[in-house]
Amino acid sequence: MEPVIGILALQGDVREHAAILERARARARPVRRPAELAEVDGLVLPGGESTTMSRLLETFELLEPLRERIAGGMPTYGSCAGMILLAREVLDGRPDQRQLDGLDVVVRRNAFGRQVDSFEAELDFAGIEGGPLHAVFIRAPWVEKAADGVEILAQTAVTGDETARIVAIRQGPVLATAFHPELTGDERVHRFFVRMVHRTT
Ligand SMILES: NC(=O)CC[C@H](N)C(=O)O
Repeated sequence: MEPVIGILALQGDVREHAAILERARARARPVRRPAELAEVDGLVLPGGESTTMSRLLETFELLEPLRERIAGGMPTYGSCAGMILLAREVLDGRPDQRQLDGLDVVVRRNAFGRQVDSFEAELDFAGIEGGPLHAVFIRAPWVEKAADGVEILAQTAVTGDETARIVAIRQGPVLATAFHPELTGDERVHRFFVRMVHRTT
């Protein structure tokens, strides 16, 4: 059976995720209401603007139901702004930014922006085969600190700062990438997530 995977559809690149999830053998559903959230086996939090998205989560009365489902073990994948929302703590965030507490990490918002706003890189991604992944970063965060138990799946450095920064992680059923795999037509990250959803259904 193909799992039903929701995409939080308050803002951001929802359609791109839906298309790639369907190719990765899942049934994609937009999620805007608590009743829709209750029906999915897993959820994607797309890229966009994390501060706007956190405000919309409150307006649409999704913040608490979403926190509860994540705490209850629902497989969740956050890309870029989604990674920021899932983190326990955000550096350079806005004061009213709300967190979903799905990942025991500290992320820095717009972190690469001090060097370059957007860039692309080839990444080795632990658990994904078939060669390096072409990754697109747009005003991306990085993971500044990760607790024990958080698996580091990919890292990258940028010109002008040779420090390898953490850009993909997993903690139990929660996956996050600082980049946008939905924009490159490579469905391997979504397949990786669909496999995570299968393991819990
Ligand atoms: N492409 C993205 O999702 C950018 C994230 C954005 N900089 C934020 O703070 O939410």
